[in-house]
Amino acid sequence: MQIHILYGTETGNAEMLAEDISDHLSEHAPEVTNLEDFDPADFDTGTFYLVVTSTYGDGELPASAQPFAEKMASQAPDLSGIRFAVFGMGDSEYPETFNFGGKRLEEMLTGAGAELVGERVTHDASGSDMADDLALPWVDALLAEGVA
Ligand SMILES: Cc1cc2nc3c(=O)[nH]c(=O)nc-3n(C[C@H](O)[C@H](O)[C@H](O)COP(=O)(O)O)c2cc1C
Repeated sequence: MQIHILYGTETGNAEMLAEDISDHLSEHAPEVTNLEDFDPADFDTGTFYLVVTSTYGDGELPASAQPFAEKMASQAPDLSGIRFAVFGMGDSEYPETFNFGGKRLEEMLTGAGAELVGERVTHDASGSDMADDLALPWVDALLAEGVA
């Protein structure tokens, strides 16, 4: 099964992490796409999706994920059969909206019928873990479960 990493970013952290995950999974030759360049019509049931996104504004999606959210709203696709996992990036300095970006994407995709695999991970920019230190074991665990 193909792996496709979709990222949403404002200042590049999620993009860097997506690239690091891609390098880590090089044996699987994953595709990496900025959400602003991804159309919901391109979701494919033969692919497992790793969604990496930050949070901006007042708990909003980052700029590069917003065109995708608009397409999801206008197209209302049926995503049954699509499986995905979410790695959210945020900062506990924003306690009211901590990691809402990942939460919003999770709800958007499950609301369209896609299946979330595992629990959404919430990285905290003010915490002690580097994003890679959480994300690489996360993808290893997903692969060990046989997602792809
Ligand atoms: C102006 C601004 C607003 C932010 N708002 C939130 C927020 O509401 N909730 C949250 O959890 N993190 C928030 N963050 C933290 C970012 O999500 C975090 O720094 C992330 O690593 C940025 O990743 P990116 O460079 O891929 O966009 C905010 C950061 C900035 C600079």
